[in-house]
Amino acid sequence: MLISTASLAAPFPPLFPAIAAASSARGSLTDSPAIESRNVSYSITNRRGKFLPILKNCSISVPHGQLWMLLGPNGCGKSTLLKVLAGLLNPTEGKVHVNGSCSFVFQNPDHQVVMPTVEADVAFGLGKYDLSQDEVRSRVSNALKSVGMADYSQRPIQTLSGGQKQRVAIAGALAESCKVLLLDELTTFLDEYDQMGVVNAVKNCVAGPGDVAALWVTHRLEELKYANGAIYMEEGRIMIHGDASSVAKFLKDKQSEYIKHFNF
Ligand SMILES: Nc1ncnc2c1ncn2[C@@H]1O[C@H](COP(=O)(O)OP(=O)(O)OP(=O)(O)O)[C@@H](O)[C@H]1O
Repeated sequence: MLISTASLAAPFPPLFPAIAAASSARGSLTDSPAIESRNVSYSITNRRGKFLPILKNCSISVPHGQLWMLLGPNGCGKSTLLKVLAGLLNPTEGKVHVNGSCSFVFQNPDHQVVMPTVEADVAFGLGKYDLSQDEVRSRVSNALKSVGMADYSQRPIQTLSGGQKQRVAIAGALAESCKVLLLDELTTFLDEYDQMGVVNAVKNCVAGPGDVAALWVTHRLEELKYANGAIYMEEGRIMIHGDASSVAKFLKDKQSEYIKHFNF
């Protein structure tokens, strides 16, 4: 099952003009980015009454039709930022704009596939729309094709691997014509084969006609090579935001414990 949200606010003037220009040059649906946050901060007050800033002045922009990675050490605020973008948490300060319907896919695939078969699970979210049987069948079939699972439609969900369940969850979002995928550490517990299945499924979605944008939280730095762009965070702040090769260079030059730990 997926959490889907609609657009959260009106679009802003371009935050990163070069990225906006590149996006519109490849024929995106609109000139405004798919995902944008402006000076977003998020704080909580813990049970002892202590004020804890978690996100500090975060500004990001992800164009339509692109896959971006969100990187950073444990506890730097990646999942919190994703939840703010999904509308699951309200920012304490700043603004968020998500252009089109948005789906959040969680790390644990067992938390989001709920129906007995693949086909039934992908169709599950369509129940809230007034669609004909043919339209449901066609959407489910196209979504399963996009994630490379067309041959699995009748398979019982419990016979799938973790990566295949992730792909079914992504197909559910696509069937609902989702424009933005927010993906939280999908491949952490997957073996290399399953990891590549999920990477290819997401790449296929962003390259497809729907102009879907994906923002993917990962600790697997080798996944950067599949991304158009990346955002690296530390202690609640955005340290760098740009094309994937510039961010990869920044991380290599930085030689931080984070990079050494992940053997990048
Ligand atoms: N409800 C909460 N109460 C207290 N602290 C919180 C709460 N939510 C998040 N935090 C803290 O905020 C910080 C950021 O958490 P978040 O889960 O966003 O980090 P992350 O970068 O996704 O970490 P990881 O890579 O380990 O998943 C952490 O120190 C976390 O303990």
